[in-house]
Amino acid sequence: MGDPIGVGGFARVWKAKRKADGEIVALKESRDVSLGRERLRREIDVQSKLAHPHIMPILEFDPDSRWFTMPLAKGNLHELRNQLNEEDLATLIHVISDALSVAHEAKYFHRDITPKNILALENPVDGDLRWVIADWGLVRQPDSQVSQRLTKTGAALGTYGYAAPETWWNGHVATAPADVYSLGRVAAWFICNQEPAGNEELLPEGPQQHWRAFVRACTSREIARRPTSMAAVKERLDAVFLQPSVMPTEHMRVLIDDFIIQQGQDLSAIVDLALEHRESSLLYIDHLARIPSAQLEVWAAAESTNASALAQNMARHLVSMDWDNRDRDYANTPLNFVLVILKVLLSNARYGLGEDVAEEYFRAELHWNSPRQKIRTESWLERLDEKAGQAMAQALRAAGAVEYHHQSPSWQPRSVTLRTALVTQNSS
Ligand SMILES: Nc1ncnc2c1ncn2[C@@H]1O[C@H](COP(=O)(O)OP(=O)(O)OP(=O)(O)O)[C@@H](O)[C@H]1O
Repeated sequence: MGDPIGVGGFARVWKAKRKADGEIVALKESRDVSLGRERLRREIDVQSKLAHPHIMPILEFDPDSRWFTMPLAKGNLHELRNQLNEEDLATLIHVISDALSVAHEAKYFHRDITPKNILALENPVDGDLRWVIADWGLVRQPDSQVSQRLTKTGAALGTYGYAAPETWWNGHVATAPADVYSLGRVAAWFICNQEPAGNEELLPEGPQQHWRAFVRACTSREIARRPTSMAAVKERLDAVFLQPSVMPTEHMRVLIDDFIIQQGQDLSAIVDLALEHRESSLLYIDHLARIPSAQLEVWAAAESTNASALAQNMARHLVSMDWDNRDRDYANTPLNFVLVILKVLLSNARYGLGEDVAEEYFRAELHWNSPRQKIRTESWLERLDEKAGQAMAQALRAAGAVEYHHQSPSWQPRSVTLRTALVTQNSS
């Protein structure tokens, strides 16, 4: 029989000739362990159900799950790495994301995406490679179909360096974001030419810098910072190649236009770009400020620290930038961007962050002296409770904006501190 072409922890893979037509295929055979048999059963089951051009198909299988056959691959991504360039990587991520998206919709999560589990099938006519995801033995199945767990609850699954941190303690909780993480680590391994270790950050640098934001987002330790779906991974991938050729402001314009047209939910690419280009007034004032308030509110509630940083920066640009020929009324848009974030921070009791933002906001408001914005601010100040009112009174003082918001005694802010600070005692 010769040597196997591959040996894994649970199975051996052999080259075999199919009796019926002489076709050369790959035969995967479980090693003599019952867990190996169960994993093979799972692979046969899932890979037969998930028929997709980028998921390894099952050709024939043993009803007792001792073996199955599949098309013979030219090799895996690990072996073929040196023949590929970054465009090949992008194509691969694109198609693998499509395949994972179909699996995720059916509630199957692979949980072991690594360079060795992505195989290349070669088209015999033109030699083109078709990438497929193999080794679905660790897949998490829809709850109703789980027959037997392959590891104890509380045990980690996946491969060191590629498995998402949340799967380390209990692999059974891993869902779509774990596959996003592993795919990001595959990209990091490919671009940096280095094996990822544990959950140590591995980010592209120098000439490969344009991959950095993509890898950073996908491999974030915090699940909420990763792209929320495989479709969002593909959007981030498109941005990799947009970046080097366009100015950051132009890039931001495109991202914001797309976000508004598609009524998007995922702001992470936009936020990363804004955090990387804090110095660019145009990027903030002309583009970032256009994020619709409803989506901005949801994001600011989830990411208070970044929201506070963006809002402070927006307010500073409002004070320092040269307005050129812009309509003065347009200043209400970036002012309102800051106010929306400020409101969210206070309503989530983030008083410290809120105070930092408020100081910059009140300075910007004073600078612009816009009657419309003043009304908005005051009707909001009026409703604040005591704790938020105290924080805002501090910020108003620090910004030198107490006088600007002075009101007649008939104005009754709910917070006593604000009332004392803002209501002019001697007016009639
Ligand atoms: N269809 C195929 N054609 C060619 N080589 C293959 C094919 N399927 C698997 N291999 C190779 O065989 C090796 C072992 O296969 P596989 O990883 O599926 O086994 P496993 O025991 O399930 O592995 P693991 O321990 O990683 O879970 C891999 O390195 C892979 O590259």
